[in-house]
Amino acid sequence: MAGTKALLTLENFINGKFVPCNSYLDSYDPSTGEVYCRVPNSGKEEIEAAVEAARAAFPGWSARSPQERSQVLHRLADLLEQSLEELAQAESRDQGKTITLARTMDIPRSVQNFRFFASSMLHHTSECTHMDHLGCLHYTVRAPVGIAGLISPWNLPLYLLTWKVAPAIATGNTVIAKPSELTSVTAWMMCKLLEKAGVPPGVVNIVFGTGPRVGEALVSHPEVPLISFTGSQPTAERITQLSAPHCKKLSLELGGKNPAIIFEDANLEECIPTTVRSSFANQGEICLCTSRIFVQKSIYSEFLEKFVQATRMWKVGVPSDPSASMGALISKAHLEKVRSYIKRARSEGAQILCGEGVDTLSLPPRNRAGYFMLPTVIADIKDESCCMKEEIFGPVTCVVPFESEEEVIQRANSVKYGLAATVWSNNVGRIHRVAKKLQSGLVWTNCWLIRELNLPFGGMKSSGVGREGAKDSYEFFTEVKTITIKH
Ligand SMILES: NC(=O)c1ccc[n+]([C@@H]2O[C@H](COP(=O)([O-])OP(=O)(O)OC[C@H]3O[C@@H](n4cnc5c(N)ncnc54)[C@H](O)[C@@H]3O)[C@@H](O)[C@H]2O)c1
Ligand SMILES: N/C(=C/C=C\C=O)C(=O)O
Repeated sequence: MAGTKALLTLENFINGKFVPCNSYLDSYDPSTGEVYCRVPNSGKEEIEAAVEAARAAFPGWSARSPQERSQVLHRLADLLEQSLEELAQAESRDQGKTITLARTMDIPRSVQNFRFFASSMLHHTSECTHMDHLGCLHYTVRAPVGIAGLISPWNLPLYLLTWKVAPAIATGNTVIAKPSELTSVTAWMMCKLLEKAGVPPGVVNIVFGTGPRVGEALVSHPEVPLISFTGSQPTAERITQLSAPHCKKLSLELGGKNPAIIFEDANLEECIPTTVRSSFANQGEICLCTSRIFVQKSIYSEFLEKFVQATRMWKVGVPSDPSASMGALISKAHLEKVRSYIKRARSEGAQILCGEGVDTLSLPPRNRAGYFMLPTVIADIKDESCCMKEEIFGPVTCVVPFESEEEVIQRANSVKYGLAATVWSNNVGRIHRVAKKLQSGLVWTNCWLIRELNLPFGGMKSSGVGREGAKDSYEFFTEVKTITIKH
């Protein structure tokens, strides 16, 4: 444990109050490799206190009208928006992402999450049927489930936490959220706004700490009937095991090995900058990032030359530098994991065309212990390589040629993941045909990361179970009942 002077020290937020913890974890600034924050190392005791608070708050909160809850979410959105710059600075320092990305994506989307569900939750309809011959009418009603357990990852900390908190409380649940121990600061900052927004004590409880210690206490608690999880597949397997005895409702948003498929008629002037962004945005630490690029053979050489040139323009810099395109990776361990894939590719005879081990990265002296690496492009790699099969979750992408539509669909689908894909072509018939055949929960064509929050978001195969979005989150965070009236 680093010396505790001058370190930002977080506290759990339980029953509307900040509560100190008797043990803490060091949290690092990814851009310097230095400890700068202390995160509560919570356990069962803190989860019990949070369950008690959430249980007590549930009757009152669930009894509020959707309109009353909607107003609270709108006020919280307003308060987050008023703190946008402060939150963006904090997110950038905590996660290593650039200040520009935090300002333009992470925090604005966090605001939008509350605004979106504040509105969408008012417009759902129920179902009704008639059996006149029996004098019966049947209709459905929905009610909040109870205490929602929410577990979120370190790559888009506030963005993904609020994507769960907003629908959970909009539908009348109370929540116990556990952000990643690597990036806990903006969740803690949000807690400071809850009372002013009108969120009653106990409705939102945030307990910080590690997955195995406090995360598992939350997942296995008998009074938490549902878990919304975003993270890695191995963790999802563990959560599934722990929750199984309680038959808990699970939403699992997991990893991806997302292909970009670039046909010879693609508009390269649009495709290349967008595919650089889809490969390296947020240091490649977005579950939707492109990590396999399939290029039709006739344009492969032209694409490769232009893509490498554009990748070398993707500036790695200190996160606080507004001109930086990419900041630092989340941790030393993750940086080494990403680097190990590049070493493996090199040992398999693949070509590292730019980035790690090829180009030079220059950083100010205070950042040389930070977790930085250059965006890296790999070619001449086999589909069977781990770099083409496993999620790397870093600034590394592989570029390989293909000949036919049938071939590329089979190869794109030949991984255990099925989260996202991009398809580039001007042939509308081909776009529709290929998109329908791809084993992905999301397919962007001639674009990337244009998010429609109304429609289902999530993956198939090992990329997860369930979906999130207007209707999907509403249905996940409520239980439906069918009532029959005999008149
Ligand atoms: N599909 C999506 O929307 C999406 C979004 C972001 C990240 N991800 C995936 O998340 C992964 C990276 O995030 P990560 O490293 O934080 O994932 P992770 O699974 O290590 O951790 C995610 C969260 O789970 C907690 N956790 C870890 N072990 C746990 C356990 N045994 N019980 C309960 N909770 C536990 C962590 O503390 C963290 O809060 C990547 O695979 C990425 O693809 C998916
Ligand atoms: N759930 C979402 C995830 C996005 C990126 C994950 O890394 C979303 O955009 O709603």
